[in-house]
Formats: sequence, C-alpha cells, structure tokens
Amino acid sequence: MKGGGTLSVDWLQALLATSVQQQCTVAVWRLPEQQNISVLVSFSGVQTVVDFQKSATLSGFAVTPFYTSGNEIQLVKPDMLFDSNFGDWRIQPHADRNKVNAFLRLLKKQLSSSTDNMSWFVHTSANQQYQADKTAYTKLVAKALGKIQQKTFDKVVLARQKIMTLSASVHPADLFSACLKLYRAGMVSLISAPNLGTWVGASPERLISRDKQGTIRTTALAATQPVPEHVSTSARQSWDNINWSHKARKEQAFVSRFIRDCYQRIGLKNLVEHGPGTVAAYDMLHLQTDFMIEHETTDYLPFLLLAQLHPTPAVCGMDRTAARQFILAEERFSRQLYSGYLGPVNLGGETHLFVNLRCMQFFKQTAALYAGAGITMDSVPEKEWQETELKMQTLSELLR
Ligand SMILES: C=C(O[C@@H]1C=C(C(=O)O)C=C[C@H]1O)C(=O)O
Repeated sequence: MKGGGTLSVDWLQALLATSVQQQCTVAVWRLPEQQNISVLVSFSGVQTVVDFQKSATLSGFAVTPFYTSGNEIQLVKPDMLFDSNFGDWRIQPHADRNKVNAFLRLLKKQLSSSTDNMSWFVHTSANQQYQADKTAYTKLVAKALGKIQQKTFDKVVLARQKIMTLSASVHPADLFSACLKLYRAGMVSLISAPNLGTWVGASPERLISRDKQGTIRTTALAATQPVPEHVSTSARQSWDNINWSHKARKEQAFVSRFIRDCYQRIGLKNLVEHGPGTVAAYDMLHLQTDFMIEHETTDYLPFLLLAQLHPTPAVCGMDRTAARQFILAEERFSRQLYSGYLGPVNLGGETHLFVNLRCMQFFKQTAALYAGAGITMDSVPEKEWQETELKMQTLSELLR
C-alpha cells in the first residue's frame, strides 16, 4: 500500500470502488512540492457552509464549484483520514464505527480479490455535454470582444469542454498517479462523490492558504505560453529570460489588482508582494505575483478573504458580475467544479485552497477536459483557441 509516501494505483482503485459500494465521498490530494498523499473519507457527503466565521472552526476538504449563489463553501467533513507518510487511518471521534468497520472490510476485500475495480461515481451531467468546436469557440471570443468594446466588461475568461473516449483500461487513479509525477509544483487531486462525480486535476493556482505560523498566501496567476522547445529539462529552473507580451502583462495585472483590492477592502495591512515573475506548470509558463501576510491570528480571515476572492479574474473576469453573467449565458456547458476551488481546510492546522484548473471529469466511457483563456481587448480569437488546446494537451495525451 505504501512506498516512499506514495499510494499504488491498485490501492486507489480499490478506494474508489469501496466508496461507490458504500456511497461515501473520497478526496485524495498532494500539495505542491510535497511527497505525502492525503486521503479523506466522508460518510456525510458535501455540506454547504454559509457563515464564514463558522468556517473557521470547521475542518474538511473544500469542493466549491465555480458558480455559487452567495459566498458559501462546499465542504466535505472527514470521518476517516489517511496520510501516506504514516500509512494508517485516523478515525475521527464522531465517526460512525459501524460504517468505518464496513468501509475497512470492503476496502480489504477489494484489495485481496481480483474483482473488477473499474467503478467510480459518475455525475448526472454525463448526458448534458457540449463540446464547442474551433468555430463555435472563436465566434464566442469575438462576441466577448464586442462586449469589451461596449465596455460591458474589461476581461472575461471563456472556457470549453473537450470530450474524450476512455480506453477500456483507463482508471481515474492512473491519471492521478501520472499527474503526481508530472506536476511536481501543482496541487494534484482526485475527488469522487455521489453528487459530484469523479474529478482529477493538477492545479497551478493557489487561491488562499494559511500555514501553522499564520502566514496567509494568495497568488495572481495568468497569461500563458508553452515552455520553449529548446529549453532542456535540466535548464528548467530559471525563467528570467522569458519575454511576455504587453497583452499578457496587462491580463495578469488585472488579477493582481483585483487581489490587492480584496486584501485592502477588508482592511488588511502589511501585504507583502513579490512579482510578477514566470512560473512553470509542467509544460506551460504563466506570470505569477505572490501575496503574503505573516503572523495573522484571526482564524476566520482566510474565509473572509475567500468570500471576496472567488472567482478571481483569472477564471471569471472584470467586472466580475458582468463577466459571470456572460459566462453563464454563453458557454453552454456547466463548469461545475472546474474553476471552482478545492483543498484541505483546517486539517493539521493548515488550509490550502487551489483553483480547480487543468482538470478532467470522468464519466463511464468518456472524460471531459476543461480549459479556458482570458479574453481582453487585445485578444485574437484563434490564439485563444490555441491556448485552450495547449492547456488540455498534457491531460489529453495521458488519456490516450
Ligand atoms: C482558465 C485557466 O487558467 C487560468 C487562465 C490563464 C490565462 O488566461 O492565461 C492562466 C492561468 C490560469 O489562471 C485554465 O487553465 O483553464
């Protein structure tokens, strides 16, 4: 089961099959630059937490979609936790012992038998997929450019869904394991829940986190270009010589300004800012500014900030209300968890929430990949299409 802090594909397959049998929710994740993998099992499913001050005392794994009607957080509360470094389940005091025992029994059975472990939760949206082709997507970008000219908004992030047929032997656990290896600097996650379906992702974008020392961090990530072909893997440390267009810098500056305003609006001083600089998310480069506040002791502060931040102009737009309206009216598919946020909340005294990007949703015989691009005044529709292709490239290759 263990081995250098990792979890085998077989074990993860058995975990998902067990969760389907017992109708419980599972979240598996690895934080950026970490080795250990965490697993959360919940028998009570996803809960909606509306009061941010109350959130400060709650713990679990957040799975908040892109679209929320207010400032609510969708949280999965743990009954059982597992850390690959320790290799043991930690059962929460409130957990139903019968359910825990049944879960562990079923998991053991799955692992020891040669029964088919190819089962995971499938969301009901499987029947409502919409795949915009290049013509449809570039037309939509052109429509957004019209709105930008009319000053309805300055920026909008337009996403699309790509449906791929799964080969018979591909399991979400295979994709999760592959992402662990490729996306060392990303937050890699695997979620499977009766009402959410099954998702795998490797997010490069930290929305908000707080560590044990009370350091709060947010990143403003935007603008995209592929890692130059001539750069060898060993030289992939410094990106100081990368050039960014005026359009890219402006696009990222929108996000930085928005984040700065969010911190200021709730009266937070001592905001330290680094960047923008170039960061790599495996085969792609982005511009990133890091924001940080140290020694912050107010427990509910990350949640107060979260209510302001989500969704940022990196995934929605500016003005946010107008951009969101356009997205909901025009994209023709439901983003669900894509461009929402996920991650551990108050687990081990820390919170790490990431924007759910570079992700895919698994259905029975297909998977949906999701990617978007930021549209501003200087956008060229064809280039924005290419950007979404690029963002989906690695995950779609892993599926082949
Ligand atoms: C919207 C996505 O990514 C976001 C948009 C980016 C951009 O417009 O260049 C870059 C990184 C992310 O903040 C996505 O990956 O789907």
